[in-house]
Amino acid sequence: MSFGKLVGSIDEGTTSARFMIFRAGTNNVVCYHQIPVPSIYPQEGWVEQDPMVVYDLVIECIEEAVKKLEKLGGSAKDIIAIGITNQRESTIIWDRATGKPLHNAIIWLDNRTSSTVDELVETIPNKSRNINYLKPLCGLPISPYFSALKMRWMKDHVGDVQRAMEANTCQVGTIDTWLIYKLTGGPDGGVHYTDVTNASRTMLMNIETLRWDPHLLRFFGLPAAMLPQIRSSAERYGDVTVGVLKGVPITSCLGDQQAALVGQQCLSHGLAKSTYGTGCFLLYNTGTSIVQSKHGLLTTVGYQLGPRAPITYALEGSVAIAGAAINWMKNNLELFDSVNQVEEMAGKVDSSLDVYFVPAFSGLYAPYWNQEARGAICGLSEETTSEHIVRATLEAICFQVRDILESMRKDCGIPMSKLMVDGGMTANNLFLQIQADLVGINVIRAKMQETTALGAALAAYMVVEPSFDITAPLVGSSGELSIFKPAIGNYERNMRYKKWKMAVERCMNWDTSSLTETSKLDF
Ligand SMILES: Nc1ncnc2c1ncn2[C@@H]1O[C@H](COP(=O)(O)OP(=O)(O)O)[C@@H](O)[C@H]1O
Ligand SMILES: O=P(O)(O)OC[C@H](O)CO
Repeated sequence: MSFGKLVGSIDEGTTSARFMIFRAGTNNVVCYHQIPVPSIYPQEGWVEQDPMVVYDLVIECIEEAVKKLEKLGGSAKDIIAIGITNQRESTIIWDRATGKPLHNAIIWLDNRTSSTVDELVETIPNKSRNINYLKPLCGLPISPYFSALKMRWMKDHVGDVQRAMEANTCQVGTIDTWLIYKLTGGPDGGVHYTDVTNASRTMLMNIETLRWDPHLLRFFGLPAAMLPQIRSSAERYGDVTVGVLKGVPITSCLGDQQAALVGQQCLSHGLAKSTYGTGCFLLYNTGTSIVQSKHGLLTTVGYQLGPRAPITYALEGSVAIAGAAINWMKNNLELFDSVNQVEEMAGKVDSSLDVYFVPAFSGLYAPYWNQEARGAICGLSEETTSEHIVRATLEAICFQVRDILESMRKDCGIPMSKLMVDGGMTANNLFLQIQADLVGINVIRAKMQETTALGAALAAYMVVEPSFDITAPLVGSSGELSIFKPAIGNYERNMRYKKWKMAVERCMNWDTSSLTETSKLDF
């Protein structure tokens, strides 16, 4: 059977890697393969992944997906291009000559650089000393979340990295950069590129010039020579040199949240989407304007679909812990065996019985940016059951989205009238109903939830097929839009939100590592 032209998409998320094969220019998935990616937790708050394992799993996903394609009667020869989309900020450094990693990937969620943040903030001149000091240049607050902090930590704490940075014998990048480098040959001619969306998450790129910024590099004490070239999100970066896709061009690269913006076709000013994976990320397209938030949101590059295409910016609300809280309840609390049981379990009770769970495992991101916050479950009573706690966890993710919508409303002046959603967690209908109840607007689930992979595939296709109009309605839609409407009143919604804010208040500045000085223990 012939499927016609096909486009592949590597989606390297925090929890799993996948390779999806689409009919070119449609949202029709022919087949895919997905494998969980193991994280390593060397110390409390540290999260790493092995770069070689990440690469090997991506290759395995490609090989297995192509086997499935062949079973269906298709052929790898029909794949005319591939795109790459990835968990952002996670940072890998490797030896330029051998291509061998000098350290594990430090994952975006990792909190080890809290003290690096404090030390760097201390170097800021007194009158402007705060985490937003660099925001006018890069759109981001100084936080352990971003790549520059991870690079600086490796420079300060890993001898091999420090020597390699000083001798200019290393290359650094985010996951996209690593995969493009490895797939195009690694030390044997592999290219060293990133795209504007991923670069905009490092804290080293100037959001106006779209170049590595000398002031930012100086602030973080990092050398420019180790950084990749910044390219657009849709162009030919190179051809795959290994495995079943040998010879296929790599023609798109976007951070996963930006790819979802493209996959949801939020391609004009005012459109927004929220993706619920390991974390949750709401991006609002601000067109060609750079909007600086006054309420804790990030300014980021949305996409640049071609080297000569205009830059589209976005305001982003980032929530560190969304699906990660579900995984935590499964793995650490052992409340259920499979995430598919969550909906049934939370549905056994009709409320959380006033339990509020703030999953601030690694601090709180938007709009609080409090790296010392830690998690808490408030409002426990004798009546509380595991079902109430599971339901409170779903609610926690929804309250964090309300926090972001409140900031968006204040920054942009217009309240959002609907919320377009996608990502792994949106398979859960009850969760989306709770989301609609707690934000008071319609929540609309995309026809297919793999919009991240879709966005990269559409961007990749437009490079090899210039007549393809990425803004036109997509053909081949296999699913239906689902609309979840608010079913509770404003009074109840606002009362519950108020209690959420009270719970958040109790979690702030909890990290007690600063109590080590004995003087602070005098009562
Ligand atoms: N039915 C469900 N209910 C609640 N959470 C779910 C459900 N299915 C998946 N998840 C959560 O969604 C996350 C996976 O989503 P995905 O978009 O694949 O993430 P990532 O891109 O970060 O790897 C996991 O954290 C998982 O616990
Ligand atoms: O793994 P995800 O899909 O939650 O995405 C992670 C983000 O890119 C982190 O910024």
